[in-house]
Amino acid sequence: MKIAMLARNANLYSHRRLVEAAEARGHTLDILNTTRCTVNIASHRPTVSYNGETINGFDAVIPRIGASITQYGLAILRQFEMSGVWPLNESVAIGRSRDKLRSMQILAKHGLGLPLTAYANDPKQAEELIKAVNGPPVVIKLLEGTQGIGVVLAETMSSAKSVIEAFRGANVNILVQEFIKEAGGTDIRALVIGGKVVAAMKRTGAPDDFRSNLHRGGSAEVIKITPEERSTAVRAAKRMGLNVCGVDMLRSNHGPVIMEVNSSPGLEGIETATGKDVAGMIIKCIEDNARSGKTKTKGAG
Ligand SMILES: Nc1ncnc2c1ncn2[C@@H]1O[C@H](COP(=O)(O)OP(=O)(O)OP(=O)(O)O)[C@@H](O)[C@H]1O
Ligand SMILES: [Mg+2]
Ligand SMILES: [Mg+2]
Repeated sequence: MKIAMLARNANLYSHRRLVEAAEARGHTLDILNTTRCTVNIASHRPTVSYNGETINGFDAVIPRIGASITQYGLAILRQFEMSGVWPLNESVAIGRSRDKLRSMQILAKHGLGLPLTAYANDPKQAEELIKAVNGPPVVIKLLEGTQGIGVVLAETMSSAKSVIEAFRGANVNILVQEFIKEAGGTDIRALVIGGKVVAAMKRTGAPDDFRSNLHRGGSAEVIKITPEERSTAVRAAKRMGLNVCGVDMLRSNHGPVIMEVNSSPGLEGIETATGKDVAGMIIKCIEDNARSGKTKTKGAG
């Protein structure tokens, strides 16, 4: 097969591994710098150009769109879908997953466990928000944050109120969440490919941090997840419409609660912790599913 990957940095571990895995299985994988792709909307046949030349002949596209260029990257991916190229994850599904509030609304609608979460636009309602999630303490997070940046633990009413007011003053959208203390600074990342959990790891934050993100100095190890955690991850992936994703959960007193679903999960942490060939499994998922013209929405929605 001829596979394209929308990515900006060819040297990232995840991207290098996907190229390696594709080639090992007899395919070609071309990395296209997302920001150098352009769409040609005027033509009858929707096309994508790269460095000024129309590209075609790809059987599948792997979107690895950075959070800072979500809108542009999704426009390019939609154009691939419209031209009949099978996307590993669809643009519509990625769009949902990039908005934490929207994701949580979808997951809640289907009865999946979530931390108590509140959202409001008006900082005057700060106290109400904090009480709505049985705090303080509360966790306050940016709606479109990533790598743990913009996730704050506020332990008292006054600190929670000032953090909420500061974020709102800076005109950014935030969620206020129940603090799952019993998780003890540890979260679980379950990697779902094609409706199955293929690998899982436990991430523990640096000793002085409640956030377990590897980018914030956390460490990862392999973990055996419970059947309830497994089915939670699989159902979340299904409801979000993602073929490949990382489902992040906390172990709460009332069972697994989902923090978020990542549509471009990093491979380094999970492959190192579990010793599994996750990149190879992603390429296999493409082999099993990619069919020309079978792009589900074909750009709709
Ligand atoms: N409600 C909560 N209770 C306890 N700990 C939490 C809560 N929410 C987040 N955390 C901790 O903070 C970390 C970062 O939170 P979250 O994953 O929501 O942010 P992010 O910036 O989107 O990170 P990512 O890079 O994984 O996308 C989590 O991995 C978890 O360890
Ligand atoms: Mg995130
Ligand atoms: Mg996270």
